[in-house]
Amino acid sequence: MTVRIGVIGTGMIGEEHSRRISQQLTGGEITAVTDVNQEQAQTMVDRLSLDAKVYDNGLELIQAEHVDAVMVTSWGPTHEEYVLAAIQAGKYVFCEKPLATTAQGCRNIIDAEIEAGKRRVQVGFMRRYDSGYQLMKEAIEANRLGEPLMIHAAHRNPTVPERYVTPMAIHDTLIHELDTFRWLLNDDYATAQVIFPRKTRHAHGKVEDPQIILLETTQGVRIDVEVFVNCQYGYDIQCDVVGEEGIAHLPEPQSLTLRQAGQRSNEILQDWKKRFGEAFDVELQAFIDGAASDTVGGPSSWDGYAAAIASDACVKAQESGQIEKIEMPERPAFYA
Ligand SMILES: NC(=O)c1ccc[n+]([C@@H]2O[C@H](COP(=O)([O-])OP(=O)(O)OC[C@H]3O[C@@H](n4cnc5c(N)ncnc54)[C@H](O)[C@@H]3O)[C@@H](O)[C@H]2O)c1
Ligand SMILES: O[C@H]1[C@H](O)[C@@H](O)[C@H](O)[C@@H](O)[C@H]1O
Repeated sequence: MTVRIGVIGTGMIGEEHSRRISQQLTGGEITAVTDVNQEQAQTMVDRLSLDAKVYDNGLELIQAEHVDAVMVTSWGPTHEEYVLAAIQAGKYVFCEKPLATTAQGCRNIIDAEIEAGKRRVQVGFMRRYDSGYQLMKEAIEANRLGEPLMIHAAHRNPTVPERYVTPMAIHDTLIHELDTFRWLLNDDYATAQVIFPRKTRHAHGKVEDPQIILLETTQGVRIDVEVFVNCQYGYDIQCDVVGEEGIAHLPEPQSLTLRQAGQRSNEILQDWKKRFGEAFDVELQAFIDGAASDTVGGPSSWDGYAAAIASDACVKAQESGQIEKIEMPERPAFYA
């Protein structure tokens, strides 16, 4: 069965994902698209030569008969409404991160999914599909490091646009780490604190940059993450898990070492498109295959919710300057 997919939001990642579904992956077809900027939606249809109808809005698209599954790639604050509508329509939905920009928004999704009685949602936490992070998880689970004690991490983007404001460093950027580390450690967070070093002159007025986020897990693992979204030099994701008997270092993306003109150099990637290209392929293929066999796996609404609870605490910590407590409710059996 070919899964007929409707895309809501045809910006950068909406187009990237639509391209991979229509040109690279198997079993899926883009049959409907929409964006608040309809001209852009039509441009994407033309550019990718899609046989897809452009809808006036996302809610109409979700109801369409020729849409079996929905992909939400619009701005974060719009996700909740579309995911809820897809659940109500009984359609599988791949939602880019964040599932919702607040924990309450994610809770509404969980409640709706439980009430509907079937898992419908896969959250776009693509790092779980990255081969480097998977190697780290295997090493931790095989106890090759001993018990994990600390994580040192960095999440750097070359620049961000004007609409990127201080809390987005948490719910748009750090959200990846918030999911990845609870998955890597099989643990949840207990506290969060945010520290603002001297501000870079490359940041615009509405974003404090860089930021250092300090987290503690329920098992006492201490985590520091540098979020630096105007670092200028590249898209750079770093992670070291320090255990009692060893350290796992996130592999650098493969790149040619060039010896030339008295220098030895390696390219540093400039965006998420290349850095996580293979992970995006695997996560979306899993979504399509799942929908084709009437199931869904991967990061669930619960994972989206858990990350959002920690994210809310970090945003609070940005404002308070204090160490904020993080309380995770018990995981419902539905998400076991
Ligand atoms: N997994 C990743 O590494 C990754 C990378 C990039 C973006 N994202 C996520 O994907 C989402 C989109 O990001 P982007 O970089 O493509 O942004 P973008 O601004 O390029 O695209 C977003 C699109 O959504 C459209 N839109 C906004 N509100 C809408 C609505 N109510 N209905 C329909 N369309 C609407 C906008 O017009 C725009 O075309 C965000 O949630 C972002 O966090 C994830
Ligand atoms: O939406 C993007 C995307 O999620 C990238 O992976 C992340 O590095 C950026 O900080 C974020 O703004």
